[in-house]
Amino acid sequence: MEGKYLLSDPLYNKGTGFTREERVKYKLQGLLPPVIQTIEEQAEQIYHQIQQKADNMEKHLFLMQLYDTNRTLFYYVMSKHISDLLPIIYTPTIGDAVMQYHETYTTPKDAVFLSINQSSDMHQALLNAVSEPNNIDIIIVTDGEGVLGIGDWGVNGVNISVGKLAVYTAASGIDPSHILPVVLDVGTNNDALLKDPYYLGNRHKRIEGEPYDAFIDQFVHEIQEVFPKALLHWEDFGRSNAARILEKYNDRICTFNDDIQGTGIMMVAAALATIKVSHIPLQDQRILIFGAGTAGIGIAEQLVEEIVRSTDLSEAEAIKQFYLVDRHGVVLDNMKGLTAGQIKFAQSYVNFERKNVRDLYRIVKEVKPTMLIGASGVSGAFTEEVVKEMAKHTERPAIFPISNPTRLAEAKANDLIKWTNGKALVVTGSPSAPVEYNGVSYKIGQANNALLYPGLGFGIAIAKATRVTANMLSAAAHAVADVIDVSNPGAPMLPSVARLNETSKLVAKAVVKECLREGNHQVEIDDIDLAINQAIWTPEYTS
Ligand SMILES: NC(=O)C1=CN([C@@H]2O[C@H](COP(=O)(O)OP(=O)(O)OC[C@H]3O[C@@H](n4cnc5c(N)ncnc54)[C@H](O)[C@@H]3O)[C@@H](O)[C@H]2O)C=CC1
Ligand SMILES: CC(=O)C(=O)O
Ligand SMILES: [Mg+2]
Repeated sequence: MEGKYLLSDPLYNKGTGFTREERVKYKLQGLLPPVIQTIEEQAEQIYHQIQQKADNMEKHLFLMQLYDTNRTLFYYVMSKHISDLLPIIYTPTIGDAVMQYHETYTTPKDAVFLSINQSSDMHQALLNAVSEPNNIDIIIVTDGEGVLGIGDWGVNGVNISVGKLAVYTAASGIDPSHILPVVLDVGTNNDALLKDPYYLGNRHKRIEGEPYDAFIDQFVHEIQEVFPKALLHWEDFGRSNAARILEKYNDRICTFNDDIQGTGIMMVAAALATIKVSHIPLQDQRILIFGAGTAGIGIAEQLVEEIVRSTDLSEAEAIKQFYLVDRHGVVLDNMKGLTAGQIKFAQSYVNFERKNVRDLYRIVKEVKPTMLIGASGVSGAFTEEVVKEMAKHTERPAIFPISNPTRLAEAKANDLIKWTNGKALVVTGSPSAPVEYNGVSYKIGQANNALLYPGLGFGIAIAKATRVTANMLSAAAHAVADVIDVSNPGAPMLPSVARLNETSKLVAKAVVKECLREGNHQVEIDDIDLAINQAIWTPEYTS
């Protein structure tokens, strides 16, 4: 590859980083400004330019333009400024990027678009997307129905696949050319998009039922054909499909659902950290989950798994510690239209019969939770009244409003600290600034599956695991929980984003170790650290 073609390949382009010799060798004379820069100089220039942008969306678009033209430099800049730039390429800004995709579209960003209306193209489409199918370690796929908490955005959801992909590499160091982002376009129920002349997806309602399932089945089959050793990562599917799809395929292929399992293990890590402070053992916790959807049920499942592993309680006993709340109040066993996950966690109608179980304040008064987790996408649901009521019954309330993006969170960190006189143990799904209160600086951990899934996926890719097992998930959760130091007042309940690389590496190591212990690997590994270090891709120019 040479000349203009070289400059237009983001994986090989170095822009002004091409040396004089390279410019001659690859016929680049005259195609670049004369200055030759080191990657460090380029990064400084890019960062300077980012700071000139008017708002975060402008910054996002600028960074993604860099992603399109020079991926090495993109990841180099990310690695230098991860805390500053993660909120730009990921939540909260990614929410706006999804919503504005059709208004800002310029390039397809190396993603694969699979349409239910051209399903016969699927095999060829996957082949067209990569030059070396054997190099692909991870496929990250969405159908755009439940993007973050913003709902159905159809083909615009491709931005969440790409955003999650960028976080994979920025966090774990997996080679960006080893991950493939995919969007499945089955239509959208978003009426505004369907009417929008600039919408770029299939202009019809979502195809559901048997044809949808057949399309998913075909997709899984084709992935197995074209990328037999790749991990399949599901992201932001709708509530009626996410758990169902995972259940169907998790015993057959190497796969995980990030919203269910990534979120679940991340919440286990945060819960264990709060217990170091509250000293309420897991088996004595009363856990109220507000929003019993994909993430809410995933969190409940993973916490139950942890309780059963670490205490004498049976699964049935552990389940009794959970109070799931959805649109109609506490999820009860006499309710109609519950999902399979909700049925498993439903409380007895008889116990709640005469109580007002709809209003969160009344529920908190009744249940006296020690942990309150928000995965509803209902902005401000954890009101001052709710939080103060909770704090009456528990000395150090653990409160986790993890809905994304920021504007949809159930509460703001600074309110939670203020309302509880600094007693609440808080993590939030999107970033929160430290809260200064009564002379203490409270650092707020970001409770986002981004802390877990990159290490999980990277570990799976290194071991070439054949399945994602409960032991691997538990090992990942503990790898994070074990390093959280809560000894200082105001310490965060999760590792900071500045330590994302370190945390991802610990997760990857724990996962590889567990794969080897379970015999769930397709490559032999003698030295796990060495295997991880050798697999880490660093954003440096090669000749
Ligand atoms: N921080 C993190 O790592 C993650 C955060 N999330 C966030 O969790 C939220 C939910 O995501 P999913 O579970 O994927 O969506 P989902 O649609 O599967 O679940 C949302 C649930 O909230 C319920 N709900 C809606 N309004 C409610 C109300 N007024 N009261 C009680 N429940 C109500 C819905 O009925 C549904 O069951 C989103 O905001 C998402 O960003 C999801 C995954 C990971
Ligand atoms: C973080 C994430 O996966 C979500 O909000 O859906
Ligand atoms: Mg998600």
